[in-house]
Amino acid sequence: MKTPSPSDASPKTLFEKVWETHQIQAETDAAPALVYIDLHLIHEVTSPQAFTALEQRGLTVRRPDRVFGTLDHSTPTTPRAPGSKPIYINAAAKKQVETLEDNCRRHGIRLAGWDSPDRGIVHVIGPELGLTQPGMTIVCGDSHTSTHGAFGALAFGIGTTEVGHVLATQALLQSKPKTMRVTVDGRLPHGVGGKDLILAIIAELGAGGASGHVIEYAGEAIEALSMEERMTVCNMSIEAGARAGMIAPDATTFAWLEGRKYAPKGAAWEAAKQRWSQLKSDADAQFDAEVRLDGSKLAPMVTWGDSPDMAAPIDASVPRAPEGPAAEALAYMGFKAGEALMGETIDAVFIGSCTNARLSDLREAAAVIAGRHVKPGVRMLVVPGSEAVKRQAEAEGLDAIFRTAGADWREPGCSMCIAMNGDSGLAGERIVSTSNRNFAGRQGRGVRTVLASPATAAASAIAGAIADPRRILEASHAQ
Ligand SMILES: CC(C)[C@H](C(=O)O)[C@@H](O)C(=O)O
Ligand code: SF4
Repeated sequence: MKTPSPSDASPKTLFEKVWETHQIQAETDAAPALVYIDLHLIHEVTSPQAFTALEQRGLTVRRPDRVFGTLDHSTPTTPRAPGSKPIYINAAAKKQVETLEDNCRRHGIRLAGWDSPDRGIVHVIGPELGLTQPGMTIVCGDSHTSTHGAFGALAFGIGTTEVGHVLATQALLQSKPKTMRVTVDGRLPHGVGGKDLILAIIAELGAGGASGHVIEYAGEAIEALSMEERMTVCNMSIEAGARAGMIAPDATTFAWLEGRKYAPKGAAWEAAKQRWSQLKSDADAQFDAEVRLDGSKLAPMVTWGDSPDMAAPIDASVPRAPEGPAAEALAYMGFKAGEALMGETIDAVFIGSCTNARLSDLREAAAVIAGRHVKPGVRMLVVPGSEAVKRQAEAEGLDAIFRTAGADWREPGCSMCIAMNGDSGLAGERIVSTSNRNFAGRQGRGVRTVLASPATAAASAIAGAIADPRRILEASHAQ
């Protein structure tokens, strides 16, 4: 990777720095820019047709060493005996997985397959394995690729046709996005975390508010976030319409990455850190849009509708006089206009997904639920984001905490986030979910999804209704 030349003195944003070092050819009136891609992540849903297209044209994978695959969306999460075959929900799911296994074998691509200790949700394992690094361009046929921007990478989702282009050329035609800075001042109050913050940001921007832009998150509250929370924030950038989300790498980033499987080692690590330290927006850099929020005023957030921007503080009410989409959303969710969110009954809780299924998320939920019980009649599913998260969680006894509380502890995968693998709710059920999308039918036909943080989801499981985790956290603290 080239470093920007020091003679080019005009102030630049973090995004511009990464873009410029990867641009092979600038945008013209006739064509978008051509951008080099450092890392291409693939999963079973959006890659099969891309490989087929490649083979039909007699092409090979240009840089198999820059591609990495995993199995996540269509994989069952029910525990299986070591060495036994997974039981898929249907023939289509089985075929997707087997096709990816076959394509990776034939093209010499690394795959975190069924027997790999590295398998997991694509956006969980990329960072975890140190494949995701600051300053990289990263793509995946998946909208939540924005997650990797938490490390100061330019990471975005692409379509299946583009997956084929990147496999064939390791480059991508892309029009240059605009830039937006979201500055969050102050410190988040106790009991308010990264998930609450991003739900508040999306509610502020609107579902299409950042369309065509790459968001850079900055400010005191962002700097104070853990790496996992930064990933949660960047993960949901797409839900505000953004092309990507980015956070400048710092000591938190470096400490998190050091020693990971594919991270540079020894002298190469020191050199990388030097290089990565330049990856921040210059003081006078201009953004196309600027948004500012006070983080110290935030509360735990939950969604009340069928779009992630329909979110409100947990102690608020749903809209009093809804019209249009808000009225339709309330009807879908089974909420009456003006009702308080807290106390609304629920049927199930899902802790999982690339938004909130990392170790810290499971710890957060476990801290709330430890010594308590899931309300009788409520189902709770806890699905770790990766094999590594599962191992670590089990090593510290989190699985036992969840099981004792009455929750179901599962194998890693996307699971009920998208319900492609058979983990789904029933029509009319209301589910508090730590995932990122509450679209109608996302977790099963007619299912009503309430997005929330792991702490809020756990508190709600205990209450059998939407509940404020701060009350439990305070009570535990006082004991
Ligand atoms: C299946 C996949 C293409 C999809 C995405 O692009 O994001 C999924 O991961 C999702 O979260 O909706
Ligand atoms: S966990 Fe959900 S959001 Fe993330 S990649 Fe899987 S389906 Fe998409």
